[in-house]
Amino acid sequence: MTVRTVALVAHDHKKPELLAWVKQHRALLEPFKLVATGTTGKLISDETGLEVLRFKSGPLGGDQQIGALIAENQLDALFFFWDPLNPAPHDPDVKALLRLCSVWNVPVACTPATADLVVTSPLFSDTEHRRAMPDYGK
Ligand SMILES: O=C(CO)COP(=O)(O)O
Repeated sequence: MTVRTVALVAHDHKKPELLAWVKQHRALLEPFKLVATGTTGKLISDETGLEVLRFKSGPLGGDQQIGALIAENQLDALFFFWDPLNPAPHDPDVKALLRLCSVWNVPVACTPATADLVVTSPLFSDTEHRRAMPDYGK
């Protein structure tokens, strides 16, 4: 069986929302390899016991590390609860990560409401779904 990878990221004011969301949908997330930016990943693994591969903290390059996974076609979905009310010093990295999701047709959910829809979709556990990659003629 193909192990599929899901990334979890939240800005500081959104971390409680993401943690609550992960707890609510734990059973649906458990079959996946979970990756996260540093502080988000530590919070989730500490609070849920889920195994989470942690990259650097977002402002130190973690968003870009997740972007690199996307560019290598190794990410199947991104749950990124970014903060619309507080500026982030690494806003260019945030935009770059969201941009790569569009470039590579990676499902990305930025709010709990959208995340609910994505994680409960039959397509979420369909291993063929992500095969529909854009063809950029490479
Ligand atoms: O800043 C982030 C995403 O842009 C998240 O980083 P942390 O998980 O390290 O807080």
